[in-house]
Amino acid sequence: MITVEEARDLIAASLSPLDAETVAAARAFGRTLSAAITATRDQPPSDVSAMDGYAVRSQDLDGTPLEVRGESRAGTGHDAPLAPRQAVRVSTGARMPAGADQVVIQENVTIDGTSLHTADAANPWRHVRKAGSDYRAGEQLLEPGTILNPAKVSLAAAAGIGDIPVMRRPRVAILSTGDELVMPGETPGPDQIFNSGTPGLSALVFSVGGQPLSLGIAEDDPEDVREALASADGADLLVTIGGASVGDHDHLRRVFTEEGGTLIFEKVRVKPGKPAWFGKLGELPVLGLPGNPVSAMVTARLFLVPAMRTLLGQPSALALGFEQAVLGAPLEANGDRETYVRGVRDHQTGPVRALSKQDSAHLAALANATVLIRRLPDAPALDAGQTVEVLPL
Ligand SMILES: Nc1nc2c(c(=O)[nH]1)N[C@H]1C(S)=C(S)[C@@H](COP(=O)(O)OP(=O)(O)OC[C@H]3O[C@@H](n4cnc5c(N)ncnc54)[C@H](O)[C@@H]3O)O[C@H]1N2
Ligand code: MOO
Repeated sequence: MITVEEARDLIAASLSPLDAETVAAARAFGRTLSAAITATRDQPPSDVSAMDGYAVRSQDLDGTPLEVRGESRAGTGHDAPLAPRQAVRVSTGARMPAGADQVVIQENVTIDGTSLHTADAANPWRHVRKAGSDYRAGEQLLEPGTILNPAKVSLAAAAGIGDIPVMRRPRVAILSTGDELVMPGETPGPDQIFNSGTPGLSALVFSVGGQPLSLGIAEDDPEDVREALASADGADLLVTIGGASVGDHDHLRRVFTEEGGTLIFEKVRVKPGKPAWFGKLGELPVLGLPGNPVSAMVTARLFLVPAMRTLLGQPSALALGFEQAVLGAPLEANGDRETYVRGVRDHQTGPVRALSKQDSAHLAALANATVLIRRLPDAPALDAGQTVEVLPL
C-alpha cells in the first residue's frame, strides 16, 4: 500500500494547471490569479490631504492669520501654487496645492471672511498622504496563484484592473454509486439512505474555487455505470464515491477498466480511506473515494483539495496546511495506517481532543469536528500536553 504523500504526488503528476480567463472584479472573490497584478501608477497619484481642512505651508503657522485662497476638492485640484501666508480649502483625498506641506483640520480653525486663524503649530506633512505611499507604479501587488479575498479584489480594482486574469474554475464531476442511495428530498425505501456524499463533495469543490457537476447516482448495474462515466466527458476531474472496495455489486472499477481506464494506484495506507484509488480514463483523471461518508470527506480533503489546487496553479498546492496543537486529552496508540482522527479545538490556538465517535460512517461526529488530528503509522499513545499536527476543517 502506498502512503498518503505518495498518493498525493501521483495524482499531482497526472494533472497540469488549467487555462486562464478573465472575470469582472466584482465577481472575482475566491478565484485564483493567473497573472501578476502590477501597479500602472503611483497610489495616491499625487500628495493628497488625509483630512477635511486647509492646506498650508508649515513655516507660516506662527499664530498670525492666513488668507484662504480657493479650494482643492477630491477630483478637482487647485492648480496655483501656494504663496507665503496663503491657505487652500481641501477635502479628504484632494490633491495638495504645490508648496503646501501640512493640513490643519477644519475643527482647529476659525474663519473670518477669507482670514484663517489657528493655534496649530508647524508639523510638516501632518495629515498629508505622500504620492506613492500606498504603492508605486511598476510595483507587483499580487502574485500569480494568489487566492482573491475581498481585500485583494479591492487592491486589484484600485490598480485599475476591471477584468481580472484568473484560472478557469476546475470542473469536477461527482458520481455516487449504489442502489441503496436516493437523493435528499426523495423518499427512501426501507433499506435505502440519502446520498450525502455528492452534496458534501460539491460543497468542498465550491470552497476550493471549483465548479461541481453532479452526475447523480449510478445504479449497481454495469450499463448504468458505463453511461455515467461517459457523462463525465468535458470535466477536468471525475470523483467517484463508493464501489472502491471489494463488494460483489460494485461495478465501478470493473467498468472503468473495461472502458480502457488505467489504474495509477489503489489502496492507500490511510484511515479512514484505505480503498481510495486513482486512474485515468483517456485524458480524464478519475479519483475514486470510498463510499463511507466520513471516509469520502476525509480523503477528499487529503487528495481532492490538493488536486484542485494543482489545476488552479496555486503555489504549494500539495501542502495540506498542518498546524501544531497541544493535546487537551490523551490519545491512543495508532495502528499501522496514517490516521486522521476527528477532533475539536476550542479556538485557533487552544488545546485539541479527539471526539469519541470515530466510525467512518458517522457524519454527525464529522460535522462537529473542527480539526483532523494526524497520527503517523504506529505512533505511540500520547498524554495531554503533548503536541500533535492538526488539519483545520
Ligand atoms: N471485506 C472488506 N470489506 C470492506 C473493506 C475491505 O477492505 N474489505 N473496506 C471497508 C472500507 S475501509 C470502506 S471505506 C468501505 C468502502 O467501500 P466502497 O468504497 O466500496 O463503498 P460502498 O460499498 O459503495 O459503500 C460503503 C458505505 O457507504 C455508503 N455510501 C456510498 N456512497 C454514498 C453516498 N454517496 N452517500 C452516502 N453514503 C454512501 C454505502 O451505502 C455503504 O454504507 O468498505 C468497507 N468494506
Ligand atoms: O477507510 Mo474505510 O474508509 O476505513 O471506512
